[in-house]
Amino acid sequence: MTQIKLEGVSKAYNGIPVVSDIHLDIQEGESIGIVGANGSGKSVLFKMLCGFTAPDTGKVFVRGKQLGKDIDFPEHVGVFINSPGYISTYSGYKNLKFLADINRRIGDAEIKDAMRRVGLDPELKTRVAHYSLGMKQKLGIAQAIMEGQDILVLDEPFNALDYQTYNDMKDIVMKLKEDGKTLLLTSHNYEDLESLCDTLYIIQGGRMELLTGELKEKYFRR
Ligand SMILES: Nc1ncnc2c1ncn2[C@@H]1O[C@H](COP(=O)(O)OP(=O)(O)OP(=O)(O)O)[C@@H](O)[C@H]1O
Repeated sequence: MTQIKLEGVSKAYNGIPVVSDIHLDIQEGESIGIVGANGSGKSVLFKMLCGFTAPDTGKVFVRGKQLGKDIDFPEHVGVFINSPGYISTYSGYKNLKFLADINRRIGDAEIKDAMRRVGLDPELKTRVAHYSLGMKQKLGIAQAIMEGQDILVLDEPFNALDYQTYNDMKDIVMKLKEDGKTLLLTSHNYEDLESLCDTLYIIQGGRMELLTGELKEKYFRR
């Protein structure tokens, strides 16, 4: 079953095209990786998939529902963005509880389960202000999965982590893949994408194309 479909999606800021005429079809359980230079439009593309920003032209469908027409925000999509903002005086659990109470789909058990799945102790009273970067990243993943979302959009989940936390995060994302989640990932590291993704794409000059063969060699040789 198609989980995400983009039809001729384009977006410009201040008259400058960021992404142009993007077509994409992602099936259930597929994991795709997107690479591209800084500022190439990966995050803008992800924001359009999540309903955070609308394309200028083209259509975005999540499980057959068009964003901005049938629904505003897709229900089944969990989002991880780099350095997510949290209420710094709250514990990790309290932050997730605060967010969960907005949708009212889940209770304490699901929040605690999501935290344990990423290796965080839900009983920990430490305020997020005192969390390490790695703990914040894990909290971000817990947030993305806590409502049972089965499409996960993960924007640079491995960025700037120490070796141990990096390995933990790789294991967490690999487990999500094994659980059959549909994954969309960005990373600047080829090994991460190669091990986790079925298909790789590159965005350059606003266009998205399959990253294979020579293009792959050229991109990662830098
Ligand atoms: N809200 C906005 N207003 C104006 N310009 C924006 C906005 N959001 C993104 N852009 C521009 O769109 C372009 C693409 O940005 P985007 O964040 O998608 O890049 P990226 O590929 O995710 O980069 P990185 O690898 O550095 O995270 C950049 O030139 C950025 O300045």
